[in-house]
Amino acid sequence: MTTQELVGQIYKKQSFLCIGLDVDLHKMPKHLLDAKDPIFEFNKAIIDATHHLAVAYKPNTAFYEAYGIKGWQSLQKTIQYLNSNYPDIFTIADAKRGDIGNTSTMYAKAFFEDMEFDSVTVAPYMGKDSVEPFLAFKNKHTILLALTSNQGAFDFQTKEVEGKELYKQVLETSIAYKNSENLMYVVGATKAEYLSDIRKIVPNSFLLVPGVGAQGGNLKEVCKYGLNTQVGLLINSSRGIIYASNDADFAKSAASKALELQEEMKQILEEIK
Ligand SMILES: O=C(O)c1cc(=O)[nH]c(=O)n1[C@@H]1O[C@H](COP(=O)(O)O)[C@@H](O)[C@H]1O
Repeated sequence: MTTQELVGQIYKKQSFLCIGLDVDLHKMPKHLLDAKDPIFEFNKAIIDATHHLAVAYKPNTAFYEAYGIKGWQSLQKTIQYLNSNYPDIFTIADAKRGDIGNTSTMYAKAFFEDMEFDSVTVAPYMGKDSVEPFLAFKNKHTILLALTSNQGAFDFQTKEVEGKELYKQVLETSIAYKNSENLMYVVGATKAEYLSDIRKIVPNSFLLVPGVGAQGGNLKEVCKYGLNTQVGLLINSSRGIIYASNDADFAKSAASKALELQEEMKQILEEIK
């Protein structure tokens, strides 16, 4: 999917919500555990109930890898289901990859070609030759970790290197990479106060913002500093939506939570019109 198509979907649905499919067998409704593929059945129900309220879905691969080959099969079925039934949805493989060049190319093939995701999250630590292989794929997006939502972000990302915080170095350096138009960045919702500085460096880039909901990030705060002329934000919530309840009506409860966020987003989009 191109960035323009994503922006079109955001205006059409009046939503820049991304729903995180971080599926945990211990948290899903018990009746689904009897299904042949409980993870896929859970995802399918959530997607069917929420697709009109969200523009993106983000399965975090850890939640699938943890179940071995069966988990990978559930992930594959989920992306195939999304691509066949809801082709206008932007898909994110949250895998946080990145390695020497030839290895990164294989990671990129896995998520862009084999699984046909629109994007993948990538760690910038190994630098240019570890990121550029992902950027070489046309109409695919590489979402680079810039300033993450967790406490550990202060260990390295906000530390100054040659007089400038590391996350700013990541932004400034990566915009000079080949095919950098295919870059987006992760900025945690819990770090909203950094967004005006971030927007000075990457005014036009899309930002994936996780941390709203279970981690306590605030949507309005993020929008105040993070919106750009093309909206430029994908706000992710995982646990706050998909585990809204664990009874038979779990998908309906998830849709109510998603609707709350979408209504807030709609209002914000109207305000900036
Ligand atoms: O790359 C991510 O998506 C990510 C980056 C970050 O800084 N913080 C963060 O929470 N995430 C992911 O976003 C999701 C957040 O989930 P909830 O806290 O349940 O909404 C998880 O899949 C995290 O791995």
